[in-house]
Amino acid sequence: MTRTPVNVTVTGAAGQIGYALLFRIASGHLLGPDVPVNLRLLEIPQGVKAAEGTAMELDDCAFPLLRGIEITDDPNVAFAGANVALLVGARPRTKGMERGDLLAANGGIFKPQGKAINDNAADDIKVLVVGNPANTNALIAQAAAPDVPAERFTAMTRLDHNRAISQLAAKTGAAVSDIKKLTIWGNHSATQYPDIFHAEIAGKNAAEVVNDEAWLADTFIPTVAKRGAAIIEARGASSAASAANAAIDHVHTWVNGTAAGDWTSMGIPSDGSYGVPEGIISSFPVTTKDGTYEIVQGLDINEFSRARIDASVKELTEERDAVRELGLI
Ligand SMILES: NC(=O)C1=CN([C@@H]2O[C@H](COP(=O)(O)OP(=O)(O)OC[C@H]3O[C@@H](n4cnc5c(N)ncnc54)[C@H](O)[C@@H]3O)[C@@H](O)[C@H]2O)C=CC1
Ligand SMILES: O=C([O-])CC(=O)C(=O)O
Repeated sequence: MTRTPVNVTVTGAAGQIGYALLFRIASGHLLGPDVPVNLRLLEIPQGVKAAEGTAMELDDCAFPLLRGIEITDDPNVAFAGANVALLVGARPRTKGMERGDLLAANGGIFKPQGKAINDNAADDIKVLVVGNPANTNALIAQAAAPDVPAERFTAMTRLDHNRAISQLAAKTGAAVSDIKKLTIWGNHSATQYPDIFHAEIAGKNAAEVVNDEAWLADTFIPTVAKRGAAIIEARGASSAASAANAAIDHVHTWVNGTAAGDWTSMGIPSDGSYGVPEGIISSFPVTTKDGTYEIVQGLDINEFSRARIDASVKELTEERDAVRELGLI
């Protein structure tokens, strides 16, 4: 095992998702079973002690791939030489908080972190934003990092993608592994659009297998889109292990590639494909190879899908306009 360790920075390391995520990164699930890692954990000063506790537990696992752990409250230290950055820490919406307040509070986190990535990260940095509102937080960080290629900033819709596959498998009795080419379009929010019109179940068109537009419109789409709220209602806390799992999946797929005959969903800066305004960070169907991704082109978008993609994209453009007005991008 002579490979140079990959530097992985995790923000919000002492939070719920951080606790579910760090052990899987250290055991090789993020990058592969033969890739050593250095962990850099960024927390706010009040979170540093808890992050130190998690680091003690990481030590106690004696993971062969874990070469070092550094804990800091300084973004410039946390992102120094970072190859992969998972931006999990964010300001949650609290009672009475307006959307503008939420965007402003998160701008105060993601703008300086974007600048610290710009100034300190490795040339091959790949960024995944998990902290909500993930798409627009990714846009804020990307705008603050003009020296980093814009496409390296991505937002997580893989949890939505995985949720949609699971719901479709339950409806049709298919195995999860038989479901391919599902797409999440738009924002990681209640407006997201999980699209099965191009999906396949054991090689057959998923929409034809389901053959039930009422189920699609009234059950499947709202169940996937509101799953985060349903988990909060049931668990009394937001999705953590499943969110961490999706973050692992997102980066693993980005680095290691999609399988032939399949694609995944990632929030990425739009290049204008499918009528999504250039620059906003929206979820698309993508294939990945050798650490890069490409939007799947040439899909026929029916009326049912078009209206739903447009609605989610409209929300994203409104978020972009709001953060522009706040001077965050
Ligand atoms: N994109 C997605 O699919 C999902 C996103 N999320 C989002 O992920 C985020 C984190 O969730 P949890 O871990 O459950 O929250 P949490 O509240 O348990 O942990 C957040 C951690 O971030 C830290 N933090 C806050 N500001 C920071 C900063 N400026 N720098 C470094 N650390 C900072 C806090 O001290 C805390 O330890 C939330 O915004 C949540 O809404 C959650 C589930 C799914
Ligand atoms: O709203 C939240 O914090 C949780 C979330 O994003 C999800 O579970 O999809």
